[in-house]
Amino acid sequence: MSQQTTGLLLMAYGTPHGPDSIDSFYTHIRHGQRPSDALLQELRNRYQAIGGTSPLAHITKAQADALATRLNARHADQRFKLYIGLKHAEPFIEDAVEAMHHDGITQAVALALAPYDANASVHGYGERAQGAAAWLGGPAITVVSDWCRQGKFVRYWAEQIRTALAVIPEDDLRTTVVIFSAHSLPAAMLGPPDRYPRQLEESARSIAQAAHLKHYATGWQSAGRTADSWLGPDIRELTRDLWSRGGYRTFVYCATGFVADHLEVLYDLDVECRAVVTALGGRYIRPAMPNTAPLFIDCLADAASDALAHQAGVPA
Ligand SMILES: CC1=C(CCC(=O)O)c2cc3nc(cc4[nH]c(cc5[nH]c(cc1n2)c(C)c5CCC(=O)O)c(CCC(=O)O)c4C)C(CCC(=O)O)=C3C
Ligand SMILES: [Fe+2]
Repeated sequence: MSQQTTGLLLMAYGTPHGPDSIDSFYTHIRHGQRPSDALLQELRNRYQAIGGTSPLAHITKAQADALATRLNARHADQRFKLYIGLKHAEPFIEDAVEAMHHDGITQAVALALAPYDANASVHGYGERAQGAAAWLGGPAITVVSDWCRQGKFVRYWAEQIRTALAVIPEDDLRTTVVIFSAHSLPAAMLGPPDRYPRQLEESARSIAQAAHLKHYATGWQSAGRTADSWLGPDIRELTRDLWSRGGYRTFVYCATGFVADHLEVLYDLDVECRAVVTALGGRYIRPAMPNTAPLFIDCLADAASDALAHQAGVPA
């Protein structure tokens, strides 16, 4: 069988490559406008608190390599060639598309390393890739969407939750609650047809069902330092509420809106949210993020394979 080369474009938010690129990263997030010195310092402090540099760049690369290996093992008739394209850091999404074009790739599959795709954020990654490809005259890009509904994504989190609950004393389970969270967005960024809030709700419900969970809630985290009104409830507020009004004492945080250990998990959850729980006198538990867990990489491979099969007109 002759082998066809397919571009595998993995897209992600991006991260500073080291302490020296924190300023340019934040400036890019702010559409080229340099944030105030106070905001920059505050962000540097947060990266400092998780070790100076985020582990995200390495994890993204490891996830991408693992996925390429998995897809190449699965599809004997195709060779997947990996490209990484980022929203706010180099290599940008457009750089990756240009590299594919330059390498003579004519067809590609693109996947964002984020499970929920708000119109104004993750959905735009695929549009940027397709826009760049249209401008260059190729490759044809199939964008994978809605992979949060994949069975293995639900199974990954259900297994994490079961493992976490297994170490909680029987008597404490009644007062244990699982909190599913994703990145908050400015309310103004969400048009009425945006499926982002519903994706978090639906995915939390599927995971809760698979894990036979009785007590769970959903909330938003990591709202930006801007004057906008952000999607709530914020998980810290939610935690206080679940403590005082719900009587909960053990809090299990599943950041299902992300796929890796990074600032929003290692700082916003493990430092900020843990401080709230500790001040209340409760127990903080945070199951492992997917990173390169084989079940998760398999989930992405399923999603990419389904999208390609669908594209080729073969029933998935
Ligand atoms: C929806 C969404 C995701 C999830 C989807 C996806 O993953 O694609 C995500 C992920 C991430 N966001 C990240 C980092 C940051 N995001 C910021 C700011 C913002 N994010 C936003 C949205 C999102 N962000 C928004 C609407 C802003 C406000 C913009 C403004 O200020 O006008 C800021 C500025 C300071 C602050 O506001 O905290 C930083 C440093 C990192 C890298 C972490 C690391 O390096 O370890 C990751 C994975
Ligand atoms: Fe962000």
